Amino acid sequence: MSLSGVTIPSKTSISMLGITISNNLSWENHVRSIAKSAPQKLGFVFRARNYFTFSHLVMIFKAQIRPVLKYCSHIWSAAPKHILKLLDSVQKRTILLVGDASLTNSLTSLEHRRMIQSTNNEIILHNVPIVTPNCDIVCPSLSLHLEPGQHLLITGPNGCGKSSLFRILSGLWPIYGGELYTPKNAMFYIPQRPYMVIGNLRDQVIYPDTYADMINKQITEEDLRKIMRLVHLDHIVERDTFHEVKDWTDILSGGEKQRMAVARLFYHRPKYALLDECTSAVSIDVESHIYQSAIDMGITLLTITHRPTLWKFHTHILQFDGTGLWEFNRLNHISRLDLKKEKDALLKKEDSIDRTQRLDELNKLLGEEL
Ligand SMILES: Nc1ncnc2c1ncn2[C@@H]1O[C@H](COP(=O)(O)OP(=O)(O)OP(=O)(O)O)[C@@H](O)[C@H]1O
Repeated sequence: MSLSGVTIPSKTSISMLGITISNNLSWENHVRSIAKSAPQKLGFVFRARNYFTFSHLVMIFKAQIRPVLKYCSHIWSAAPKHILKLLDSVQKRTILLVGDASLTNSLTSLEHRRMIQSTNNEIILHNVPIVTPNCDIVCPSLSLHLEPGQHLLITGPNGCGKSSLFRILSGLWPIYGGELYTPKNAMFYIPQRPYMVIGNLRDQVIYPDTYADMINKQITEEDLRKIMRLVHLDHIVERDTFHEVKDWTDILSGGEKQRMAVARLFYHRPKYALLDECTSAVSIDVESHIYQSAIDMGITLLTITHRPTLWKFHTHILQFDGTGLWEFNRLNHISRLDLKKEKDALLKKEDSIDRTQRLDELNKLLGEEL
């Protein structure tokens, strides 16, 4: 192969952004290179071990070595088991080096991140911890069982792990314990700030499908037009047509980008939609139409939102308390709205005697900031 007259030599593997990709996609070279560099770092720690306490050693492992073992693991974790075992042995050596089980118990096995199994329809989490890439455990053990039609509202204070749960469910983050079962290719994650692709308006709606995929699915431009009407973006089709290539990140407003992401959801019609504050810049009436349309299409919703107007679209609630504890219940949106009204009224009544105590109770019941 040549480019402008210069021959490009063929290679069996290339390194890009810290990942070694080989031409047979075996990931063996990459995993072997991690299995070489991580023990080297561990060797330095071993030589300096007398200068540190046990908890310092664990901290150094978490900050310096475990990130090497996990970097982009969702890309290469399909490597053969016998190769991945090389990485698990690094962690086992660390546990021996630290030698204090009470400190190393929190280092859940690296093997677990590969244990996502598929179901036909349900989402099942059994004692799954929510662990961030820094190895912070935001929730030690979460268990859930969701079936199609059980629309889940997820609430809790900032930083309690709501978005992290979505990253785990969509496979972006590995799991480190328990069991996770999800239906294959059935999750569609929409973040608060969706990504616009280079291309025309049609490409924005069908992403990550190509035009050929759209034709294969027998979806027509008329179908896309209907979707755009549902998300109140038909004026953009009138203005720019489906075929004009533009810089959509710049052209569309925040609310329009969010509605475009919902148009993608309606195009793909997955079993489950993971909605992470994805309509926060959309007006409340349009947002309600969008949620109703999603339910009418048979999409089961898992929603993180701060808007009480969306509660009525959900049947269940998962409420994190911010300390790692959680509750999963059926949602009675009417009684929850009553509590919210009581809280808002109390916030205005500064002279009430029992105000602080009742506000604390209401915040706990609603799972809101204390
Ligand atoms: N990529 C990351 N690397 C390391 N830590 C992260 C990462 N993303 C999130 N965290 C940490 O994980 C914890 C949970 O974050 P998460 O985004 O899940 O919270 P949240 O409940 O969605 O919060 P909010 O309501 O503010 O959106 C936070 O302490 C956050 O700092």
